[in-house]
Amino acid sequence: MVAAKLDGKAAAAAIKDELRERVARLVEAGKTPGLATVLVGDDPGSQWYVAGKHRDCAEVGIASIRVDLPETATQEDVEAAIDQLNADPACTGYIVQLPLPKHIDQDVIIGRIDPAKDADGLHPTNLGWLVLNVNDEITTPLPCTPRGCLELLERNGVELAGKHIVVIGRGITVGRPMGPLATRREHNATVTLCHTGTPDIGAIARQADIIVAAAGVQGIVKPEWVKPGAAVLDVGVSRAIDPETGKSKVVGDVDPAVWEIAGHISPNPGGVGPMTRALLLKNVVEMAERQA
Ligand SMILES: Nc1nc2c(c(=O)[nH]1)N[C@@H](CN(C=O)c1ccc(C(=O)N[C@@H](CCC(=O)O)C(=O)O)cc1)CN2
Repeated sequence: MVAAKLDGKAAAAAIKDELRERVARLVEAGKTPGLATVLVGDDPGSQWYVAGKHRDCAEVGIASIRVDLPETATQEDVEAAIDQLNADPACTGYIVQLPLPKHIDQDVIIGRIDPAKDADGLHPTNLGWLVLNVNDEITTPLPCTPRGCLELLERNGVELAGKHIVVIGRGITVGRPMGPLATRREHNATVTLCHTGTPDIGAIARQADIIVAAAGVQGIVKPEWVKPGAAVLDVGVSRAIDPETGKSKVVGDVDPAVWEIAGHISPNPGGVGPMTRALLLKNVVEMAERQA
């Protein structure tokens, strides 16, 4: 058996098509959504991701604002940029690209974002509503990557209700928020979160109907960790030298041999990454609709 591909590019393109119409309605009503990005430093990966977010905005008609600060920016400089965006009516939502340089206190910065403009859904108030608001319709932005993972599965007919999801990795953008999101009644999954302190992750992963691999360790998910027919989302990103070209390339957490065992796999690149970007746009549109 070879796993069916969970094509993130195709699903993201469908989401963007849906959003284009909603953005047009907002623009017509004089409520043009505007996404700002705050990038501190010159990490090439972060620069690439931020550039992608601005391209995505242009594709669906969302205005975008770029705030780039040098690696030497101080905590006060970053806080001043945040205060400016909180006060700017042209900015209906924004993100601070992570990771921030080590000398910047990330928690303080995320906590300073106006929760109504928190396009990543990572502000403590929004994460708090996600935990508290188990039954009701969500009216706050949701973390983009976990939301993208669930939407990728649902759009490909992979049922979540009653399923056991094993998440590998406890980072704030993926692993931590996946539990509160996937266990909401609308999804009704059961979530186990594994991390570097978990003994024998393979024994736990083998029980999963769905594995979300977000460790950032190349090939950590081996075929013997996967129950035949399980769905596997390859979220973690590392870079490795391609032996054929000698160039650096993106590699995921899932060993290629897992394709012979799993029922569905999201490739990496081309799986969850494009969904993260599409769900960011969805958050921006939903926030602008609420603000309107
Ligand atoms: N403020 C945030 N910072 C970071 C987040 C986030 O959600 N919010 N997530 C990651 C980076 N990220 C978005 O910011 C991101 C990562 C990867 C992709 C993507 O589409 N990747 C491509 C492959 C890219 C390549 O070839 O280099 C893919 O998977 O096909 C989009 C967004 C950390 N920081």
